Formats: sequence, C-alpha cells, structure tokens
Amino acid sequence: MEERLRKQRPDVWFLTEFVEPWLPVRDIGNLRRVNQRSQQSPLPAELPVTDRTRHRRLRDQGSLARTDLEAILDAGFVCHLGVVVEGHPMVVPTVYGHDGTDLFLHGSVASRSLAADPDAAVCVTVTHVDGLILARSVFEHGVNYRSAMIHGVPRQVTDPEEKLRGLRLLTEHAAPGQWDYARRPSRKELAATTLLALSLAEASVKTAIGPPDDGAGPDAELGIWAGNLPLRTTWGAPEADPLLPAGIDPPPHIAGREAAPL
Ligand SMILES: Cc1ncc(COP(=O)(O)O)c(CN)c1O
Repeated sequence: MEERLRKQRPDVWFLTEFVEPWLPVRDIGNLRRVNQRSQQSPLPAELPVTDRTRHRRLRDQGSLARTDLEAILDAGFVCHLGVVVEGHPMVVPTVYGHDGTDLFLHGSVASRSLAADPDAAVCVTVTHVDGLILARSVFEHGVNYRSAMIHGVPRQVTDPEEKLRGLRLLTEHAAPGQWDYARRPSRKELAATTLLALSLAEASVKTAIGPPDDGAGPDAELGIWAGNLPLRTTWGAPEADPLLPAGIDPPPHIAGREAAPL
C-alpha cells in the first residue's frame, strides 16, 4: 500500500509514516462520535462555574455535567467561533472536532478569525434546536434546545503529528470513515491549514426541553392550542458530483447515513 502510494502520490506518501491509527476506525453501525476518543478526558467531571460560565437566568436549564457537554459536541459538527479581530467582533460558523480535552477548529492560514491575537480569548458555541415551544401567550414562547459555550484562549497547533491528529478528529467528527477513504493532506496542504486547539476546561451547558410554561396559569383558559413543535435534522441521499465518472458508488460510511438523524 505504502509503495503504491509513494509512486502515485510522491507528495503525500510520507504521511503514512506518521499517520498512525491513534483512533480506532469506526464502522457505520456505530456512529457515536464518542468512540473516536481512545481514553477518558483528564478534565474534571464537573464543569467549573466561573464568571464567564455562570448562568444568570433559568438556572435550572444549566448543567455542570461534562458528559452533557460532550453529548452536545458529539451531536453536531458546526460551531460558531466568536472572536475579536482588530477590534471588531466576528462570529464565524465553522466545523469542529474534539477529543474530550480540546476542541479543534481549522481553516485557511489566510483566515483572519483564526489568526487573531494569540493571547485573545474566544467564545465558541454549539447549538441544537430541538423544537419550538408554542405557548398561549407570546411572552412564554420559546425554543427547546441543547447548547454549549466554551471559553478560552486557543492554541495554534504547529507540530505536524498533532496537526494531523486534530484534522483527523475534525474530519471523522463530520464524516466518520472519511479519513481512511479520502486522500489525506499533503505537506503543502498542511502548511496552508491553520489548526486551533481550544481547551474544553471552561464551558457552560444549557438545555430546554418540554412543554410551555403557561399551562397552569390564567392564560390556560384562553382555549389557544399550545405545545411543542419538534424539529429534526436528518441526512439525505448522497448526490454525486456531476463530474464523477460512472461506476463510483458512495462508500457505505456515506450511503449508510441516509435518513439517519444528525
Ligand atoms: C450554553 C449557554 N451558556 C450560557 C447562556 C447564557 O445564559 P444566561 O442568560 O442564563 O446567563 C446560554 C443562553 N441560552 C447558553 O445556551
């Protein structure tokens, strides 16, 4: 395999030297992203309450369980990176991966949001909308959701081995099985990619679930329908690139996701 790669792609074969299977290759039967993590996070099981993570309102919706944070991270792959660039706030949607200890974010070396002041704090959020809470009164309307906010100063990953490991986590988080299927980054592509690691030490978690709050109040007598309108996100059928030659089918780790929930 290595010999073939060395001949076909002299620019990437070297990666096989250090692209070790740190993480077990997952099969389509088990998409739980948590399986990527070979060990338990060394971070405390209880999230710390800091000035940045303390909930001000609806405190019962908060959770201090690190397992809840991980479940929210496992359930999505797009986050919003909030960062101040040259005095201006920017909130950038971007994909992520994580290993229970760090969140990994990547982008072009030309990306301003990833090249901000190395000492500057950022805030990353991940949000899943689970439904709309329709109450009798407009005031009591709301959203059922699961969300996480992570605070910290990210670290630029420069060590090529760690960079590859982070990119693998990120790729496998969005598309389990794809790291071993697609061509891996070349030395040049790696150099063109910025990878940030943000510690998962300081984070807050909030979730809302259930019916509206005004079922037992005076508005209950209005005769207005109230309840939860659930929202579900599922994968569709793979759509082949129009430039794809005939005879190349989507691999099972892609085709098998059709109709599966996010
Ligand atoms: C994860 C998370 N952390 C913090 C907050 C802020 O909460 P509060 O307004 O109670 O401080 C929110 C708001 N929805 C949140 O979703």
